[in-house]
Amino acid sequence: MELILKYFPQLTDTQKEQFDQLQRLYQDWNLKINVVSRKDIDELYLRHVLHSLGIAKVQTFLPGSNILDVGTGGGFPGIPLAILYPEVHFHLVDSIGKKIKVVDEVVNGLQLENVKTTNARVETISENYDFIVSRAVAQMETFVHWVNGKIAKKSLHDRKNGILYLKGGDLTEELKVYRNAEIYLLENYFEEEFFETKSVVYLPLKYKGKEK
Ligand SMILES: C[S@@+](CC[C@H](N)C(=O)[O-])C[C@H]1O[C@@H](n2cnc3c(N)ncnc32)[C@H](O)[C@@H]1O
Repeated sequence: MELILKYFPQLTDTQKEQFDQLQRLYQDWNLKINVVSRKDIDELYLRHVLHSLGIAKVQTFLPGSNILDVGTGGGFPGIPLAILYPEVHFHLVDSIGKKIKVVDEVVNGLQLENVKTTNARVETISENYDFIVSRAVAQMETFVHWVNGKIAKKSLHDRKNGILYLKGGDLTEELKVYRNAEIYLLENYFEEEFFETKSVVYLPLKYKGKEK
């Protein structure tokens, strides 16, 4: 928990309490439905919470904006971001029902009112979003294909709407076809060794004319 305050010192009491509650909620739920590995539970704040918040170091989400988390699993990066941005709408989607069950329990436990969840493959979702976030779900080419047509026409932020993806390792090969992709190294924001190989990839996406 101190780790979160080290990099996000302006949290309100409610946010501090919500971040604090995550450890207990995930510990309890993980005993019933395994969504986070044993090692990762011990390092929840480093490997999951702070890692998810790396997206916030690259992009501040404005109140009223809409964010989709694809393949959220146990709620990452969506849950930590939803705590940090209570006035932003988050839609957390996963194709595995038991993972969404844990996410729903954590959302209820934290009384997060800005999170909606759906148990479905993302390809079946037909809403539009300002940004689409994700971690550890698919290669960029597959991912871009899945989220095609889900980007909102109007950009509320200075940056154009698009994907903010938490990636690890060397991305040269994976991103070579995306000349407009921007890579932000998380070691520039967080000093812990875990972040040495981690980055946030921003990829602007074009609106495809399917807005409702
Ligand atoms: C390795 S887990 C990552 C979970 C989480 N994002 C994290 O980083 O902790 C990948 C997740 O993506 C989900 N997933 C894979 N393909 C998907 C799709 N097309 N639509 C929705 N969820 C998908 C899987 O069910 C799984 O929960």
